[in-house]
Amino acid sequence: MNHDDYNSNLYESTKYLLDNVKIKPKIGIICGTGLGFLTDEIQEQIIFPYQSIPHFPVSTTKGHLGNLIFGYIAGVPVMCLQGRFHFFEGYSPQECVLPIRMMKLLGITHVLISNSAGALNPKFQIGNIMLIKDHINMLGIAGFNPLCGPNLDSLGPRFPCMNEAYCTQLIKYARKVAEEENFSNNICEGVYGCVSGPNYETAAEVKMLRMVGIDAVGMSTAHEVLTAKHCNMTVFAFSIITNICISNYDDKKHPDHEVINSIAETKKHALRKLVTKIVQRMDESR
Ligand SMILES: O=P(O)(O)O[C@H]1O[C@H](CO)[C@@H](O)[C@H]1O
Ligand SMILES: Nc1nc2[nH]cnc2c(=O)[nH]1
Repeated sequence: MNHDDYNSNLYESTKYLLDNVKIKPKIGIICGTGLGFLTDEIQEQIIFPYQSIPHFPVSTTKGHLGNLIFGYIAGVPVMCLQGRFHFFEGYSPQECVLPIRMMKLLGITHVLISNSAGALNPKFQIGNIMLIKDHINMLGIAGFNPLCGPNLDSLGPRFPCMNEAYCTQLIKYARKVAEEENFSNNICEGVYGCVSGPNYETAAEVKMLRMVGIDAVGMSTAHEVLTAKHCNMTVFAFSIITNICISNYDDKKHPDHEVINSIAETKKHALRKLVTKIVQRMDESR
């Protein structure tokens, strides 16, 4: 898609929402694989199936329900993507991040991004919640970066900084919440690695990703964070650890999307609590 078409689609999709919903969201949320239940926290829901929004992509991945939901979490107006778009689905990085740019145009200042990821760090266990402190964007390094192409000057600078991409204060606050709510045993912190997928990693790739400093790997999030930071939004992100990546040739286990899709549900209580508290905190800090 050329730059002008992309831009006019972005503004038309946003206008459609502005014309059809009265809530003015302040916080944007993205639900990763198996995390659609986070929308249970949203009161007074107004639901737009993705196919009802002009120019909006559709979710094709199991565990991504494909609804854009407006409403309130603990009284704070939010916009939530119940499912995201991935590069492996055939979308360009720019298409994957269209909703982030719409969030900015709708007045959103903070985003909360979630995903399911495989553990590379040997200390991590299935069901852990990894607070993301940084990322290594393998897709971006390979040239698939949503900020490539003519810069959208009205949204942000040509050369944005990424040295504090993930808000350290919100990470600290998430640890406090976990302490207070008795799930700090499930919390870890680390670097997320984004690959294109859709295949899971070979044993040699697992070793390489671990060696470069990635703690958990998935196929999303980094391009969303780059785009959110490009337009000066504050980011908090976490991974639910759904599987242990396999680097031993004798290990006959294998990652399975059905299983991956079911893991977040087992930490539903903690995750819903975390999201509610972070949304409240984001609202207070605006
Ligand atoms: O990153 P999310 O959307 O949570 O999904 C993760 O889970 C899927 C693989 O099972 C991939 O899409 C990977 O990126
Ligand atoms: N690339 C990748 N994505 C995932 N998403 C959930 N688990 C995994 C994994 O092991 N590898």
